[in-house]
Amino acid sequence: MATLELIKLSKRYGKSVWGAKDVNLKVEDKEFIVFLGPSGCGKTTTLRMIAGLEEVTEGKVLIDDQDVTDMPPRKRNVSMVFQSYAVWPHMTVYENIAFALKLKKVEKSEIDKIVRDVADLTGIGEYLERYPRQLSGGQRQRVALARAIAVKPKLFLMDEPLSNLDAKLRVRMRTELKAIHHKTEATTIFVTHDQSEAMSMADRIVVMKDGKIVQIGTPDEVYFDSADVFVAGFIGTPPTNFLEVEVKRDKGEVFLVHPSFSFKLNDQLLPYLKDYDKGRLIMGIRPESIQINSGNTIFREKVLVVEPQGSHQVVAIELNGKIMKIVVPSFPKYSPDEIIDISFDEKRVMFFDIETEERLKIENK
Ligand SMILES: Nc1ncnc2c1ncn2[C@@H]1O[C@H](COP(=O)(O)OP(=O)(O)OP(=O)(O)O)[C@@H](O)[C@H]1O
Repeated sequence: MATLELIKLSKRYGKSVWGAKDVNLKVEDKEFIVFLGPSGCGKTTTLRMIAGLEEVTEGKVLIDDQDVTDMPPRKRNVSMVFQSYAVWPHMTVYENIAFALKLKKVEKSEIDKIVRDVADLTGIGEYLERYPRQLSGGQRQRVALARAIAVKPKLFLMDEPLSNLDAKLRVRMRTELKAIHHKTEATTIFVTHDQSEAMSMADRIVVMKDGKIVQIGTPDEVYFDSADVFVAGFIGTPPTNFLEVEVKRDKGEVFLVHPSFSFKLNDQLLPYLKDYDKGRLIMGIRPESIQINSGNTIFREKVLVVEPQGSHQVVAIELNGKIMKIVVPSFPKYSPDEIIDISFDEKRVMFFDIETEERLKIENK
């Protein structure tokens, strides 16, 4: 069990490409942390610096308060699981799991116990005598996982470990991985570009963009309290709807004016704009925070298309040339060309600075 601390951790490739820049993070013992972001944002680079597989340009890595920045990987007591399972093809499942323990000169009977315990934990107990080629992708990934667990590392580092699995298995493995984490309680850093994977697994999500951390928070915090337009747009499917609006003030009242509607801010929302002195802002509204025919009309619009999803339906409208998506329960059904009344759940409307795209906050909230 371990804590991890990254202090201004940076990696420069060549003269000017920063793979990661000033990454600051404190991970508590037993936490399941997910690094999330689009391709090239620096997730793998950061993970590899933690593992010791990538030289650090600036900054520090601390495991259990010990500075390991210049320590070779094998001395750090971390285990890494990769997207490509990286199990040894010429060894049976048993031998794969036992290998690192043999190197550590663990006693044979103890090795046997550990191998069987972790194989059971990861659901591959019945395949111990098989070779990797005789296993499915999901089973092979479990072998890689079992091998990583067997050495009881201080830290688990996982780089997109589910990406090579088919969609259904990936979703099942998420649950299994969480269950395994619950039992082993090993501090884990898990890298993914899949926001729903991050949301469903993480204690806290570290959202990255262009080598930097944009937000650190629980799944609820990054979803409901997104730090900026990037996070609000990256997390959630369908994504947040963004509308550029004009800010009009009149005798203490504030209106957000869009070509299709004018939205008067209530007392709850007014404080967000107290110190905002620009003429325009970006409104963000999540698809499920928009209501249809609630009796509180902000504007009326024609339904463009409806996408039934079984558990809910996605209703799309066109607003000033942009598609706005609305998620509502499956019933009542809506159909194309139907005129609907639209309103917003005002508690859930987000405002972003038109220039910095950062979320407007209420001071001392
Ligand atoms: N060996 C390298 N030499 C030069 N630039 C590199 C090298 N490795 C990574 N980079 C650059 O560093 C940045 C971060 O890369 P990194 O692999 O950490 O991103 P990532 O978020 O893990 O992306 P992905 O999800 O595609 O794996 C990218 O701009 C990438 O092109």
